[in-house]
Amino acid sequence: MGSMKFSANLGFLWNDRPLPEAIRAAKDAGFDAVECHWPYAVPASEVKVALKEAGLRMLGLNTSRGNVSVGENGLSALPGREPEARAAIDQAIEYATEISAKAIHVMAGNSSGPRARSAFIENLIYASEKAGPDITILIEPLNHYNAPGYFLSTVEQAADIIRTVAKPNLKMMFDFYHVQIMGGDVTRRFEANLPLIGHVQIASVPDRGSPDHGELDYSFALRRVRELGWSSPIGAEYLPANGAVPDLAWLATFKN
Ligand SMILES: O=C(O)[C@@H](O)C(=O)CO
Ligand SMILES: [Mg+2]
Repeated sequence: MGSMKFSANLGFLWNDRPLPEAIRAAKDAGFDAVECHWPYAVPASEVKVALKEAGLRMLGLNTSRGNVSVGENGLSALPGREPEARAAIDQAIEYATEISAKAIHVMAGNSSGPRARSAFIENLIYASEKAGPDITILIEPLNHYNAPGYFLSTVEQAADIIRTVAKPNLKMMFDFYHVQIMGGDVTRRFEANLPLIGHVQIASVPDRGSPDHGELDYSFALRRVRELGWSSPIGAEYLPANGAVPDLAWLATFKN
C-alpha cells in the first residue's frame, strides 16, 4: 500500500507497560505515531518526555468515562451531568495541550433520546470552543456488542451531530471495526463522510484482532482510504492475540 502511516493505540497495544515505555515500544516496532485511551494516571510531563525522545506525536486521547465500576462509558450525552462532563473535557484539554496531542475523543456515554442529544450537542460546543483550533474534538460511533446502550452507534448519527454543532474542529472517529459491525458498506460510507472524518482506526472483524484477517479485507479498504487522499496515520486499535505484545506481521505488509 506504499507510504501508509500507522499509529499504535496504546490502550490495547503494550498496555501492560507504563505509558512512556509503551511509547518507546511503538517507536521500536516502526509505528509513525501513537494514541491512547485514558492516560490520566501518568503525569503528562513524563509522557511529553517519552514522546520527544521517541520523536512521535500523540494523536489522540479520550475523556474520562466517569464511574466505570457502574458501567459508565462517558458523560457528555448524559442529561444533568454537564458539570462532570465539562470537568472531564477540561481535564482532557489540559492534558492534550501539555503533550501537544492532536485530538480528544469526547465520550458520549450510555443514553438515548432528545434530551441526551441536546446535552451532547451543548457539551460538544463547549469542547470545540474551549479546545481551540489546534485540537480536534472527535466523536466515535461504537458498536452495540462492545458498547451496548452507548448513545452514538452509527456514522450517520455522528454526521448529523457534527453538522448540527457546526464547529470546524469537531470531527468523527471512523473506526472501521465498529462501522463494519454497524451495517458495513464501509468504503462507501467512508467516502460519503470524508469531510467530517478526523481520525481512522482499524481492527479485524469480528474478533478485534490484527487487521490482516477476518471478514473485512483491509488491503482493499485501506487502499481505497489512500486513493481518497487520506494521509494521516491510521490507528491500529486491536487486541493482540498473545496478550499485550502485538502481532505485527501486518505492519510491514501494509506499509509497503
Ligand atoms: O473503539 C474504541 O473502543 C475506542 O476508540 C474508544 O476510544 C472507546 O473506548
Ligand atoms: Mg475506536
